[in-house]
Amino acid sequence: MAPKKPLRLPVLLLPLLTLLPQADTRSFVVDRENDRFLLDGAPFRYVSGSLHYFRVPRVLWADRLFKMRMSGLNTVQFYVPWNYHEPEPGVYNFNGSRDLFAFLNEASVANLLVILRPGPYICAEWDMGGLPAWLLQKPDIHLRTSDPDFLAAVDSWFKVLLPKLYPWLYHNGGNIISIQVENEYGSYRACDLSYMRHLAGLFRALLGDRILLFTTDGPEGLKCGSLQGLYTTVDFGPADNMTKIFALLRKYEPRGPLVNSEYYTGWLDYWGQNHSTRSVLAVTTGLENMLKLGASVNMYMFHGGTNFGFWNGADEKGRFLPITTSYDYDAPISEAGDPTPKLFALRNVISEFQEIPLGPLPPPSPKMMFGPLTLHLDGDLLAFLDFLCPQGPIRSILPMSFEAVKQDRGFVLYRTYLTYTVSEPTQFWVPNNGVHDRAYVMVDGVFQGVLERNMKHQLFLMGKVGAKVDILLENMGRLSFGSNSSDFKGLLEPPILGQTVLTQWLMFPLKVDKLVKWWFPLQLMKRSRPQVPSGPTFYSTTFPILGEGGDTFLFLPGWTKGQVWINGFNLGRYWTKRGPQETLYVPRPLLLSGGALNKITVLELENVPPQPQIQFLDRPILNSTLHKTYIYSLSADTQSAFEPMELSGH
Ligand SMILES: CCCCNC(=S)N1C[C@H](O)[C@@H](O)[C@@H](O)[C@H]1CO
Repeated sequence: MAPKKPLRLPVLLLPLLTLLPQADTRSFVVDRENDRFLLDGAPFRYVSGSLHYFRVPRVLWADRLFKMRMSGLNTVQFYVPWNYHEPEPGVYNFNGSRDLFAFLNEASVANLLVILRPGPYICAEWDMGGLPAWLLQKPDIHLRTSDPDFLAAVDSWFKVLLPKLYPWLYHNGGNIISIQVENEYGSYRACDLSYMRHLAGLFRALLGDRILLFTTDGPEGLKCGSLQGLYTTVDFGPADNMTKIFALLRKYEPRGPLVNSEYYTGWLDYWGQNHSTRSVLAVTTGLENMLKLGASVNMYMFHGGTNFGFWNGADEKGRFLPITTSYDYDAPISEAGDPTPKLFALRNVISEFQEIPLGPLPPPSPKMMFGPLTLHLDGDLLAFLDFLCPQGPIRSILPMSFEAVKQDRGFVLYRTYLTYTVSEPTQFWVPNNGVHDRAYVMVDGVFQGVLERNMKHQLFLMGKVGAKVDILLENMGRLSFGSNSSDFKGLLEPPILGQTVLTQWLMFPLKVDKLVKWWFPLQLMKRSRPQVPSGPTFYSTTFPILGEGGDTFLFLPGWTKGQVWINGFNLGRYWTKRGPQETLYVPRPLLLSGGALNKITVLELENVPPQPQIQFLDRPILNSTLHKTYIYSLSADTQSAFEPMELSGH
């Protein structure tokens, strides 16, 4: 329920207020004398879990929050991704799955307090760490610093968001007990004190002086991430040395409760790397040791959810590593919302320290499996260009980035024409690793192969004068952590064919979601059937759900890589060929029942199996053993990469 309006009594009765149990003294403060929090004056320790509303369909928020409460948590922690709510400068969206206030209300209904982390940067393996891509329309902007252009955008965003949060603050009758400023700023190279001071001043000005503001950093980031006036907290996982890290924290907060704001219950996954897990024993032992110390703890993640659409972020560890669609995180509540053995083990630990709600956890939700379904070919992507880019292309001598053509995520088609005949297979490459992030190359509509950031830098092409060279550029998600420069997307350099720099480009920003949502249901006539069904091609089919049905996991055996929509909802990326995730979580509420036909659309970017079939399984595949080790080496001169040496078939 929204915060209660202040009690209004006839003036003669106002003295009665003094008899009430201090109705207006709702408070959440740090008690430095006794190294603890006080909630309404009583000692309080939070046992919290992270759940990101932007990774869970709104219809499932109540279910997930209830399970967190029944696990013994008294608080939920979540970020607010700026780019999820301000899609264009000055345009705000707090509706539907973006209704952050409905989520706050659901947390209140579940009897959970809230720790809110509005950034402006949030990391979180989310696209660009939550910062809007349109910031990069000023190419020389210095993100996360006191750069006036960056601060102007931050100020205008927070002047919209923070006043909306004010009524939700705990002392105003809401459930937000504390708010984090920035996110692990000490891990960022800029270390700009005036930036942090600006944020702290802005938060104080817009939220008042009673709300507890805090910072979170890894142990190595405390120096630059902490700030006078903001309560300092730390984050670390089960394998880290708690005693040493808390001793370091005490150098910044000699008194007050110890707080771990991100105790890692699992870890994130990257495409092409093995699935991450953290053992139940290690996670529960670490939690028990912290609770014994009287620390307040937030478990990151308690429920991870899914990176639907194109929202995943990426890391750079020697090379560009996009985060997978699943954000299961090996968390206590699985991606499908099911309690796991880790949850029950953690619940037992919590019950040693504080009362937990009586009653059972709900059982795992019903799962369904069916198929295989055969998809029919709708046509190759190029055949739908007029619908995908109704406003037509942008023309430029050199290729322009996604940001320059104002396309935030997904795809841009780059087109040019050969001005001379290339009669022999000739090296085609993009200097300076300039494909950000994957390029699907076609000549006169015929798929030639893929170029990939850090991984594959050259193809060999030929074609007659006037031949059309199409490059579908895929943005695989912007760097969300540790990036020392802005992660621009697209063809960042003009490609070179043999000795010729290719110029005169057409850029088509593609609105794929719109096409799938609005045009395909119109059953557009079948477009040109590609000579060989390879390269970016749309497939689809319809299917009814018999009976009640349940959650399910889409499996695309033998497909390579692409995007899936169900009933117009962008389910996310699949990359069966690379793994470790081989299924996509399909929440039951996305599916129509009662005999209505569900529509599934697949955009396969590379190659389909001989039989374009899909299956719905009753369990996920998130840890497929990677059969391939891609071995690439760049030769200094031509940046050519050897072909992938596939160590074994997959
Ligand atoms: C490999 C580098 C990952 C960087 N992220 C780290 S350390 N983390 C801290 C960060 O604050 C949080 O948002 C999450 O991103 C979390 C990992 O899940």
